[in-house]
Amino acid sequence: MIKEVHVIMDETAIRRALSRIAHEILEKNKGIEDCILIGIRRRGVYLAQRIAERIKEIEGTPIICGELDVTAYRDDRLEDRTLVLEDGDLAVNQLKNSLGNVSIHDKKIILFDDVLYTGRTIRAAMDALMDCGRPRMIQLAVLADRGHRELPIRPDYIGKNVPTSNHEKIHVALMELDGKDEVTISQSREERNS
Ligand SMILES: O=P(O)(O)OC[C@H]1O[C@H](OP(=O)(O)OP(=O)(O)O)[C@H](O)[C@@H]1O
Ligand SMILES: O=c1cc[nH]c(=O)[nH]1
Repeated sequence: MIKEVHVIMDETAIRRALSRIAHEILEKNKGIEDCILIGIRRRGVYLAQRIAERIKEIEGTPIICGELDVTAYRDDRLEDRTLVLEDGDLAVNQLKNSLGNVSIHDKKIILFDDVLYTGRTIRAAMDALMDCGRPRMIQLAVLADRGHRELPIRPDYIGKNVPTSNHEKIHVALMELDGKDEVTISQSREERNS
């Protein structure tokens, strides 16, 4: 299948969007008191770390930044409850370790992911967080929101709204993993011609 790929955000656009989101987070939360950033593996982790660096540059104060693997909490794994419970414990422990054992209890959590689509990944992330403690609030930041939600989930911070069809796919490349910063949209030629 031949794919056509279009760049919708380049390195500069990504940098500017993340910088704007850092300012929006500070504005909405009136600073960073009681705020914790949590990136969803894998690319959400690097986005959260970049925002943490930007916030430190702006405010001069470090912000705690952790990481979460939601695989165990995905709703397509719910058939095997034992696996979910065992792997869920592991994910919760990994999250706690990444936070240096700082509790999320009564904190304002800002979740990061690269793409928001159906919302199922974020639902899984919220379940994992709730197994870890009782945050005061959960906010959501995404680099690209492509619509097509299947759950009532809405981001608080958006790098770019990207209207898409179900046949398209958004791909986020980040320097830390992919050697470049770029957001692309692809669509199969077959679908485009149909
Ligand atoms: O809103 P949703 O429908 O849950 O889609 C969004 C998720 O899809 C992608 O992850 P994916 O599971 O495709 O794995 P990847 O991170 O390896 O791309 C992306 O990184 C988001 O986490
Ligand atoms: O287009 C999409 C949909 C889900 N996850 C992605 O990374 N891209």
